[in-house]
Amino acid sequence: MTKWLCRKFALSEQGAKNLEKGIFWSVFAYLSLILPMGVFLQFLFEVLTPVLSGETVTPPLVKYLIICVAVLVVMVIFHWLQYGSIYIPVYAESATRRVTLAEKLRKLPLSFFGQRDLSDLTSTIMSDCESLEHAFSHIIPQFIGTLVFMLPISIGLLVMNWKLGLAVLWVFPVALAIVALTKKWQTAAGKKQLKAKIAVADSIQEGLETVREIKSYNLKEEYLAKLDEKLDIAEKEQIHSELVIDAFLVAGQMFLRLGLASVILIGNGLVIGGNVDILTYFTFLLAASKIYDLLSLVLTNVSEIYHAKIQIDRMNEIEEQPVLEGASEFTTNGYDVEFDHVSFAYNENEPVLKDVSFTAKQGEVTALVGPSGSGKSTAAKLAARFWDTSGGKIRLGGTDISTVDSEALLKDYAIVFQDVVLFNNTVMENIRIGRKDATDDEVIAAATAAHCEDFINKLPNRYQTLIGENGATLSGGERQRLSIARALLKNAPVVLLDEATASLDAENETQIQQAISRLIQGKTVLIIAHRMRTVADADQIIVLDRGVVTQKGTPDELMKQDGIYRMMVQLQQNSEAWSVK
Ligand SMILES: Nc1ncnc2c1ncn2[C@@H]1O[C@H](COP(=O)(O)OP(=O)(O)OP(=O)(O)O)[C@@H](O)[C@H]1O
Repeated sequence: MTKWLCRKFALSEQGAKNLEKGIFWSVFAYLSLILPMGVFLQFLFEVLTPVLSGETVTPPLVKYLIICVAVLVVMVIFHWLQYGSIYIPVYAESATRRVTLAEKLRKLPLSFFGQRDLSDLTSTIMSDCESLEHAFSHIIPQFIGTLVFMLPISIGLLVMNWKLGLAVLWVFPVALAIVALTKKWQTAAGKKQLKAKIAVADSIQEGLETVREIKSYNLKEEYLAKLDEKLDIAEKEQIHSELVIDAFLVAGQMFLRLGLASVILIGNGLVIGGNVDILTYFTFLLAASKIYDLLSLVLTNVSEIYHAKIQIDRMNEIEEQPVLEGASEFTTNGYDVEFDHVSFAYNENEPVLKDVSFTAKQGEVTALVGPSGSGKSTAAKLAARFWDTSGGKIRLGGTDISTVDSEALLKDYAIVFQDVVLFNNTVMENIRIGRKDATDDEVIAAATAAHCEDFINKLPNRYQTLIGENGATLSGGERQRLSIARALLKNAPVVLLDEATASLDAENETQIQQAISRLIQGKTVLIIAHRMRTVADADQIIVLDRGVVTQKGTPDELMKQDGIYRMMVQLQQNSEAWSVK
């Protein structure tokens, strides 16, 4: 049962056990609802029966007062136990679910993020989890609790009088079938509505991220028109989904009310025929009105469970994604990075790297050079196991990196990519990401070596200044220097540099080059640089063209060959001589 609940509702083991407990106490909480009805009926029988047969009785009020208080206490206890076993654990489970999803996302290969957009994933972690809080606290335990509660009630009614019992109960299976058998339409409408809602969130996020481009290219009207269109679709889908769900739900609930008519019809006949006494008839009328309220709730719950299932499926989809498995402990023989007949494609049948072989040796600088889109960044990212290769192997110190847990592997890598990512935290903490246990002095030493001091000193609180989301308050060059400081602090044996000096002015570039020279001593360095003079001192140059290695050798050797490298060097020399008049 626990395992089934885990699978069915994307719950942790503890969450499933809590749900079982919640269902258990819900059943008792619902069963306790019968007590007032029972006391009332008992009172009627005890007092009315003798009155109807002409006797005079004094109602035992004290006895019933005590019973009523006892019933109230029992009901409060069961509802309190139900509350404690459902609501508090549900919020704890929701927190666990969010952390589990985030953990899972952390372990997924980057290819997954290419297929799902950010707002879709944010919506799964935030709104889907929130909706499930409601489903697990207000819907599922009550649904199962009510069904279990209905069992003794139904048996009791059938035993009391099977004809009247059937008159009360026959409508429920039919009403349930109306709601249950229309699952396909309800789910389809719910999915469409969710998709339209995510498209709106996506569009708003895109608008916020590209606000500069929208303003500078005067795209406001166009952007707003598209957003308007998506909002219209979302509104339409919302109305459609509510109409579909409510149409079936209301049909089921209306059908349920037919039961009351059948009790009256059959009850009247039985009372007139003298087959049932008036009190029994009255009991059934009372039971029917109470039961139909609960059953009506069951029908609503069924629809809500269908809706929750859409969100659960979205979570399960993430949970079931294969992660990049690997050993968290591994040994290497040195830190050479070897590409052995590597091929790779982001999308099937669109190869980006084809049969790439080279070795970036420890203590040497290996430069990846080639035209835009030739696969340089892809090769660098594969070296850090951001993705797994489609063919061939990449080895670090002789160990196949596809057998190593990517987080464990990355401990040996310091990476400076073009797109620097900074966090909305202080300068100090942004650099300390390089090595979490680094002291303040070590952070400052790394920042000094990366030539960050001059701009940090100008910030209002120096190292304690908050730098805004993704370093919004810093220039491109400053952001890049911070990321170099991080890499210096990490002091890892393998260094990946992707256009590390792209946003620096000439003076800064020289200083950074000196810092980088210190950083890379004795390390395996894989550098991607578009500017040929950045790699003129490299030990080895690998030239990539459309995913294929076309040249390999020292800069001097390649300059002697009539190939892409020499052509790129010459083109850049010409462009450096070019100036705007
Ligand atoms: N995440 C991705 N999903 C799908 N295709 C991608 C992805 N990243 C890159 N590509 C494609 O792979 C090819 C190689 O890209 P890559 O960024 O590795 O080239 P590059 O040589 O580093 O280019 P540049 O010098 O312009 O940065 C390009 O055609 C690019 O469009």
